[in-house]
Parts: sequence; structure tokens; C-alpha cells
Amino acid sequence: MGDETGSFLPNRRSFLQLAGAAGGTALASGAATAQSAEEMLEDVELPDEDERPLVRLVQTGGTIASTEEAADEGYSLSEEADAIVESVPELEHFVDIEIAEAAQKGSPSLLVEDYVSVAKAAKQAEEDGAAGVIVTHGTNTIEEDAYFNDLVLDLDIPVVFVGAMRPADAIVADGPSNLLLAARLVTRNEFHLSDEPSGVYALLNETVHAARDIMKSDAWSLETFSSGSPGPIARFTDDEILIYREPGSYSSNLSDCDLEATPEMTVPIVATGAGAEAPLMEQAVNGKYDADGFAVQHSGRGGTSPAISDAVEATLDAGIPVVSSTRNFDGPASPSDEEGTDVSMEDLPVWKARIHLIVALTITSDLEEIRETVEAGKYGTAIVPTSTL
Ligand SMILES: NC(=O)CC[C@H](N)C(=O)O
Repeated sequence: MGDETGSFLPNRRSFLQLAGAAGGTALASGAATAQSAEEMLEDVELPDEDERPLVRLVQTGGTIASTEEAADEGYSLSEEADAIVESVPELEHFVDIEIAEAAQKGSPSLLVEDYVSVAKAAKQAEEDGAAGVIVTHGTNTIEEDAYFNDLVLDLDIPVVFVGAMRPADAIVADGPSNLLLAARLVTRNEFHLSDEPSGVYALLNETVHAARDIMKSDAWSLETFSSGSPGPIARFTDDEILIYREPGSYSSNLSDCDLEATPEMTVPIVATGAGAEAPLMEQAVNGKYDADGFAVQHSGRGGTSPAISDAVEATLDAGIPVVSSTRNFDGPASPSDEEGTDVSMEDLPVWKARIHLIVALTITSDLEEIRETVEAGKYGTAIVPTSTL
């Protein structure tokens, strides 16, 4: 791709002007308002039709694909993908958008097999010569699907998950501008890496996060995505994209996993709390429940209720892998201990630790090797081991 690829797309200011000219960005914007946007486009330098980069849009459900009518169903009713693209009539002048559907569901209803469908659609997009992939997604579990894809994919093109906190027909919908910025992102050279995976990202509210680090932090606010201490990868201003961290993948590369086997893995989450118990672990130890592994949410740097501690020990003795994360929003769980009886999932929340274990278990069920798959990621750098301080 040439150096100028990114410049085909309007900057934030001209996008806002265009959106204003289009009479807002609701799905309902009709022909008359689109015509005003056409007038605005006369002042912008447009690429020739055959120079527009191909971008594959993989659609799932969520608020970005819903109208206010669907509020009672938790914004899980999907609008057709072309309606979402039409809500940004300016887009087609800059990129050639092709639509692929993965799963028409709100994100809490998505299954691991749906994550596999997204991964396959992204691989197909690369094979078809796309410059990048945009996945429209509900924000509730966007971080799990994005992390899964970051683990299993090894693509030359970037994949960016976009969501919205306001439905498509809200007075100030955020989906359309997120979609436009996602198109800008995936066509930028900085996000096309040649010697390592180009990475999976999540974009909301003009900010770009690494799939490994992103977490939804607020159930209502537009500014809900947070990467905690590692911080976002980039953000858009009127004229620029400001890049704070090297683009690329921050996850371990587990693209040698058995993708088709991931939906078959059973990995329950066990969360600690005062007097909390772990009946599923006990059943797994007694052969009454078939689990491939467990993801345990500790308190602080590490520590569970006595019943969970006992159940973890018995589960590990039974040869069933257990990984440990912290319920704290930021900062890692304590490093794995030297006896190899624990796999620390660094700062991954337990729901992402579970996704990691699901993918890793298709490669190995050896605890030490699972630990290596975690440590192969790019979470921070411990320059002085704590034990030497
Ligand atoms: N803002 C959203 O997208 C959240 C609700 C939505 N149902 C989801 O799939 O996550």
C-alpha cells in the first residue's frame, strides 16, 4: 500500500461537517440529506473508484446494529449491515466496503463458535485482498471476541472491532463515527506490519485499544473502553491520529491452535468471595463434571476463600489445569510460583483468562506449557525480579 493510503479518508473535522450536512448520522437519514453530504464531498479530494481500498465489514449484533426499539431486548436486535454502512454515506467514496455476516446476536449471546466464524471471516478477507477488517460488535463482550481473535489470527492486515454505546437512531449516535474512524484505521500503513501480525484492536469514542488490554469499564458511558495502565494504542484528533504505543498484537500468538476445537472446551469461571465455594471443581475432581480447565478469579495479587483454595489444589492434583487472575481492575496477579502449581494470567480479567485457556488447551494441557503461552505475550517488562529487591 502506498504512503498516501490513509489520506483518502476524511479527517475528523471534515467527517463531522459531512455528518452535519447529512442531517445527523441516524440510520433513518434519507436521500435528501445524503444529497447535502454529496455537496460537501465536492470540497474533498476523493480517490478514483478503482483505487479505493477494499475493507471487509464483518457484522455481529449489539447496539451499533440496533435501533432504540430494541432497548428492551438489551440492544441485541440487529439491523442489516448495509443499513449501518448507509448511515455513513461518505464512506463509500473512500473505501470499497464489502459485508460478511458472522452472527446476528447481541454480544452476551455469542458462543465461542461465533468467535471462530469471525476469525474465519477475517482470514477470508485477507485472502480476498482486503486492506483491513472491521467487526461490528456489541460492547458487552467485545473484549473477549477481540482477544480470542488476537490470539488465533496471524494476518498481515489489521482487524478492528467497533461498537457503540448509543443505538443507531439516537440523536447523537456514536456508531457511525466509530465506523468511519475504523475504516481510517485499517487503511493506515502504521497498522499494516510485515514481520509480525498486524494485530486486533477495539475502537470506541475516537480511541484505539489493543485487544489484549481493552476492557469495558462503564455500563453506560460513551467513554467506557479502558486499557488500564498499558493505555490506549492511539486516538484521533481533528487532523491526525496520535499513536501512543507501537501498533501490533500484544497477545501471545497462538495461531497454531486447533481453531475448530475451541468451541468444544469446557472452562468454567470460579470467582472468590467471602465463604465462596467451588461445587463445579469438586464435581470435576469426583468425575461428575467434565471440565477441561478452570479460570479462577482471585482477590488482590492472589487469594481465594478457603473452600476455593482447597478445590484448586484438588483440581490440580487431578490433572485439570487451573489459571489465576485478579478481580482488581488494574495491576497483575502475582507471578506464577516456582513449584508450577499455578498459572498467573497477569492482568487479564478472568473472562479473558478463560478465553486464553480455551485456546491454549487445544495446543496443550500441560501447566508449564500453558504458562509459556501466557508469558509469550507482551504484558509489561519485569526488568528487576521482585525477589532480588
Ligand atoms: N453497547 C452495547 O453494544 C451493549 C449491548 C449489546 N446488547 C451487546 O451486545 O453488548
